[in-house]
Amino acid sequence: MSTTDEEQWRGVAAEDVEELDAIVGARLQRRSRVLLGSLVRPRLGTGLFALLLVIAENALTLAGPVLIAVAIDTGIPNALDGDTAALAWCVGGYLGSGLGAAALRFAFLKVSGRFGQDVLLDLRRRVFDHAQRLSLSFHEKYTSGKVISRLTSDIDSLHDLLEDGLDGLLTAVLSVFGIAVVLLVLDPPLGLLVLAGLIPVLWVTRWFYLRSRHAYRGTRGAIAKIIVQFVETMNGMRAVQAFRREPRNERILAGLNDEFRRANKTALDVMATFTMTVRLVGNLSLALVLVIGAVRVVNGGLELGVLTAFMLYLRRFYDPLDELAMFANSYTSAIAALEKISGVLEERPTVVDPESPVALPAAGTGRAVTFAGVEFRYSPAGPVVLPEFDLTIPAGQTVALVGATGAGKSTLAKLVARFYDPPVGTVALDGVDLRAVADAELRRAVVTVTQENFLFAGSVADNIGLGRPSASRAEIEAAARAVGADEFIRALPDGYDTDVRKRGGRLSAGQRQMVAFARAFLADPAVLVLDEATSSLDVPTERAVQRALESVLADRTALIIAHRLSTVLIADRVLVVEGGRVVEDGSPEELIAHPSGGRFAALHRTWLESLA
Ligand SMILES: Nc1ncnc2c1ncn2[C@@H]1O[C@H](COP(=O)(O)OP(=O)(O)OP(=O)(O)O)[C@@H](O)[C@H]1O
Repeated sequence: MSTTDEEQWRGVAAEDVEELDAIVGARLQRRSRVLLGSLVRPRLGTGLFALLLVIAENALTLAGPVLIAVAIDTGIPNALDGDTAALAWCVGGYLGSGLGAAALRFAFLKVSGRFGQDVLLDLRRRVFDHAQRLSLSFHEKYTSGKVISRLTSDIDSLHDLLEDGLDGLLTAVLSVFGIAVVLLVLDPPLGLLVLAGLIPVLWVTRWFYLRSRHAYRGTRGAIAKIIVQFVETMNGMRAVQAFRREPRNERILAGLNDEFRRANKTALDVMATFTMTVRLVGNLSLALVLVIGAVRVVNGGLELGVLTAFMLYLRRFYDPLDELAMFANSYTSAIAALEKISGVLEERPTVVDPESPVALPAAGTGRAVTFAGVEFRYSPAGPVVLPEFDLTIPAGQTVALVGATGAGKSTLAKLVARFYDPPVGTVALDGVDLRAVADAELRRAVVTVTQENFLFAGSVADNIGLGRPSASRAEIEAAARAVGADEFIRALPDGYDTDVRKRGGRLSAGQRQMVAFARAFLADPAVLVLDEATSSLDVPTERAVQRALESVLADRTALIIAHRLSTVLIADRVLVVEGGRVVEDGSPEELIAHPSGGRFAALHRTWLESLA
């Protein structure tokens, strides 16, 4: 298979493809089975023990009708003659096997339940850990809704397979084989007649499997889309309500619900046809056995007890075949879910931790940042964002990046923090290519404060403490004081222990930014990147933060992206970026004094005018 072919299915590439070609379909199925195997193998012992228990349970259950046959044909006639021993044995045996079977079922449910839970927990942990490690570029195209549907509904369908489906399959296979053997031993001609009924059943089972596979892939796809829609609506609730998107979202959800209903209808139709055929064959063969058996009993060719046993066994012979459908049902559904989960697990981070990292030299006052011949685009087919970028920022310098929206400023910041690797050229810290720096060291050396300022549920102190997990409470409070956040934090209901609630929803945007500053200050990085970090602050707070910033930035390298010129003016050097290139480079004073009036000088003039 060529590389281009592989691009069609590797990772999550084929996830939304409705009609897969046969080779790709087979590849994905194999990938799902390999994943299933890797989950089951470490727990094979527990699985085999569960299998033993269910075999023993079936063997005991199987004894029931034989004991009834013996009771009718031998026990009762003997008892009529005064010898009750055989009947007592039969009744005792029946009771004993019933109790034994119940105890074995109890043990089986416990063991198989543990097996299923272990598999699911392992899978959930694997998907979660892996999703966390995948690079930002993956999460930008693969929405959080999709990851959530992998972690919830897809894992649930594996749960259904392990909890009910597998039990159904084992019980069905064991009963069918066990009963077939007993029937053939009890009365070969009648036994063969019953077995003949299996031919149409096996044929319709195969038909069911092939048809339902496609249908279940459809239902999994549809449910995933519904979850994505839910998650996105809930995440963007404020925008949804502000822009009155509710009716549109309702229409979208109605469409998705419809898609789900159609996919489910196909699955249910196939299931109904299957169940009907199995029942039909079951009832027909029951009637046939009753007629033939009755004639033979009348003619003296068959004992009544044997015919009764046949009748009892036949019920148990066809009923579990329904379970086969349940198994095929949950198996196809789980394989479709595993296909998607294994796709996520197959994705590789595009930004990888080096195998043999190079240690950064001891930090002095910040670290030098260099871009050498960097060419960057977000995806191989996307537009070039940085055509050819060269820049050296000496250690300790505070650089402000200014430029129009979409010029590439944030992209430069993301490259310094190594959220992406440039396909061409290098970004280096103190001369060490970022690709060679261990992730943990890089995260200590470079800290970014952005406009989003994501806060985790927990206290204000916890959120600041994220900057340096080993920090004491006193250090956390000192960091807040340094950026001027101490006052508002103390005014909160529980001060530093106030719960910020989901995403810091209890704090204002400006307060969240102050917490983020304190967090970055506590982390004490050699390189600090501020991407629109002061944009939510009001003017007095911004002034206060700026004063704090000047001391915070003093002994480190800083990259500031700001639209407000007041923030830019504290920089040692200003770079005006346009179309991914630096078009002006100098100190704020130099650029303002540009003899022929450069872009920054123009920006500065407009700003002064706006203040007037
Ligand atoms: N994740 C992404 N995937 C694809 N393209 C992107 C992505 N992020 C940014 N871009 C594109 O890269 C270009 C530069 O974006 P960037 O965010 O660096 O601009 P910026 O100068 O920071 O703009 P702003 O001042 O509005 O924040 C834009 O054309 C943008 O559309």
